[in-house]
Amino acid sequence: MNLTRAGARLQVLLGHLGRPSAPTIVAQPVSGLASPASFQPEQFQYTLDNNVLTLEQRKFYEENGFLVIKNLVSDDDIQRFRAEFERICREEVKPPGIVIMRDVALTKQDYMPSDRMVSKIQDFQEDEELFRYCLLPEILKYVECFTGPNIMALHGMLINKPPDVGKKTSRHPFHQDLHYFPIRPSNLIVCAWTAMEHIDRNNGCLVVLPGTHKGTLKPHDYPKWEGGVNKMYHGIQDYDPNSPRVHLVMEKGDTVFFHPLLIHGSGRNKTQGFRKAISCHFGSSDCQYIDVSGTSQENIAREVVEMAEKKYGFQGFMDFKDTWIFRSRLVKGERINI
Ligand SMILES: CC(C)CC(=O)SCCNC(=O)CCNC(=O)[C@H](O)C(C)(C)COP(=O)(O)OP(=O)(O)OC[C@H]1O[C@@H](n2cnc3c(N)ncnc32)[C@H](O)[C@@H]1OP(=O)(O)O
Ligand SMILES: Nc1ncnc2c1ncn2[C@@H]1O[C@H](COP(=O)(O)OP(=O)(O)OP(=O)(O)O)[C@@H](O)[C@H]1O
Ligand SMILES: O=C(O)CCC(=O)C(=O)O
Ligand SMILES: [Fe+2]
Ligand SMILES: [Mg+2]
Repeated sequence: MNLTRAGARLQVLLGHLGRPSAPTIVAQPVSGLASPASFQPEQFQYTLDNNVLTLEQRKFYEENGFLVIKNLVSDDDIQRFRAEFERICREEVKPPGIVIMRDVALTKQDYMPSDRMVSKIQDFQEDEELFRYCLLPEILKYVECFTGPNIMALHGMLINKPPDVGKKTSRHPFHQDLHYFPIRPSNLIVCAWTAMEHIDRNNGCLVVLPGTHKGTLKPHDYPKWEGGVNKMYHGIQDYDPNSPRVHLVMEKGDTVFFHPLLIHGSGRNKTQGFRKAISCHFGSSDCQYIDVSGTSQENIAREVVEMAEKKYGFQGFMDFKDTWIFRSRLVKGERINI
């Protein structure tokens, strides 16, 4: 049975009150004689009751903080996202609000409108063609397992990881996406990230530290990398270098859903191709904005507000929260708080 709206609300409310959500009793596979241990009620913290995830998938996400669904997005859709990305890079269309980023190693080169100059586009919520990604029923079906039925698309990105020019600037340092979001509770936020081609360690796959979603939000800052670091690519300073890493090798259309506290990054692109992925962060509209003053998120809040003031040309009227209000769009259910 699908999670009812009231059920999701209750779960959110209980979350706000700082209580664990109601225990969910799940039938355990029983082999041979049932021992009392087989009937222990199971507590799920990071997933909601739904009939989409198998028990095995649900337990995997609970334990690891991510879940890969193979072959979820069609070749046809990926081709359309690619074509639209190229149109945007060639400046044939200029969707309002879009941010076009270059790799920091290439910023001093003369700009030519070409997809070979672009490392990432962000904030494509006003581009109806790319925003289709955030509306795909096959994506939302899984998103709902984490957010419940009232779903906001918080932030879209198409990442075009460039060939590394030798300075390792194509890497994305280990980070937790929650650092960028003044939104809670974190368990009602999830990222969907879809490989637009075969991605492995050669072209810079996602690298995750399984289970780190169970920890807290860590302080982030620019890594001290000699070759330079891209704007806003904050990283965790004190992650455990011995913590086991999983390199996510993915095929075109495969999609990983991951928790915003999961520590992840991506390695350098050692190929000559531009490695492409499309992603969106989703959150329940039952979430709340938080004030990040006095927290480790103050540094990113300041940077984002400065950037937004520059982009929209007015100063002193916006806070971190407002920059997210601008960008988020309802994709399913009702808009409640955020
Ligand atoms: C969970 C999720 C939210 C996680 C993330 O998204 S992490 C990454 C987030 N990153 C961002 O949001 C970055 C947003 N980017 C931007 O706003 C822009 O691309 C900018 C970096 C400001 C550059 O834009 P724009 O001003 O149009 O470009 P310009 O070519 O005129 O450059 C202005 C000055 O910025 C420098 N710049 C451009 N691109 C980068 C870069 N990638 N890294 C570091 N510095 C950069 C550029 O060299 C120039 O500097 P000056 O020549 O003025 O000293
Ligand atoms: N000093 C660092 N601080 C933070 N993150 C780092 C640092 N060095 C590497 N990383 C991150 O580690 C992850 C992958 O590193 P890893 O060495 O496992 O693979 P790779 O760099 O993709 O491939 P290879 O090691 O084969 O060159 C990336 O997410 C990268 O951004
Ligand atoms: O390299 C990637 O595609 C991952 C990017 C990422 O984690 C992010 O932008 O938050
Ligand atoms: Fe990330
Ligand atoms: Mg490496």
